[in-house]
Amino acid sequence: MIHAKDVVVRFDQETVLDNLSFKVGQSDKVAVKGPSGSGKSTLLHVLMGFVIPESGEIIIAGHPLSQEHIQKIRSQIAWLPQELPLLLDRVRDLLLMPFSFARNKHLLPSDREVAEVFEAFRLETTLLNKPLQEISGGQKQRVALASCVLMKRPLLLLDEPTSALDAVTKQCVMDYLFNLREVTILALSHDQEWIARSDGVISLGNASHH
Ligand SMILES: Nc1ncnc2c1ncn2[C@@H]1O[C@H](COP(=O)(O)OP(=O)(O)OP(=O)(O)O)[C@@H](O)[C@H]1O
Repeated sequence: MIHAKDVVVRFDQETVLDNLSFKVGQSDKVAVKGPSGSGKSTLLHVLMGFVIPESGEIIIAGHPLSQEHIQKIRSQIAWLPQELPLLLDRVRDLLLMPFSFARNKHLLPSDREVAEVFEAFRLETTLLNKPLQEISGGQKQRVALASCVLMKRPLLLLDEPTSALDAVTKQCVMDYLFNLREVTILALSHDQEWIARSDGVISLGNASHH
């Protein structure tokens, strides 16, 4: 699903990804770990096409990562960013945000699909009408994750999907995500249980500074 070879990313003089190579197979659940500042979020930004590496090759879902193919690649991905949007009114607006874009309108989930994912993530559907400011960080994280899942894309790129969750809730979310048979997941995580359950781990070390 993802092939990365000798990827180098530098910001000014700082080498953030230093000849990074890895493979993520179809349906694999792979964790990316590493200390703060080791380039984990940068790696996701590269895969989304937001940051262009200085050198190296990346193939995602059979397409070389390049300007020419980026839309095709993005159409295969659901992305959970680290910073969730703040300026939305209701919880429902966060959940349905990806479907507000014209090209995703046809993917709008049914009430039943929403209810199923909410139940799996231990969220009440009554939450949908609440102002977004009034729910907890853990609830917001699960709503954003539910949104990703409901896009039914083959590749999920998740930035710290369980960082705000308590042990019980985390277990439910993990059970659901790790059982998505057809879905490939690349998740940044510091969580030992998430890492232990993953099929593979990409370790980012401290980048060398030049
Ligand atoms: N757009 C940018 N311009 C300049 N430097 C950047 C940019 N994005 C990231 N960096 C730098 O790259 C390094 C890696 O950042 P990144 O956010 O990828 O780390 P991380 O491993 O995700 O960290 P954390 O676990 O704290 O989120 C940091 O030193 C950061 O300051």
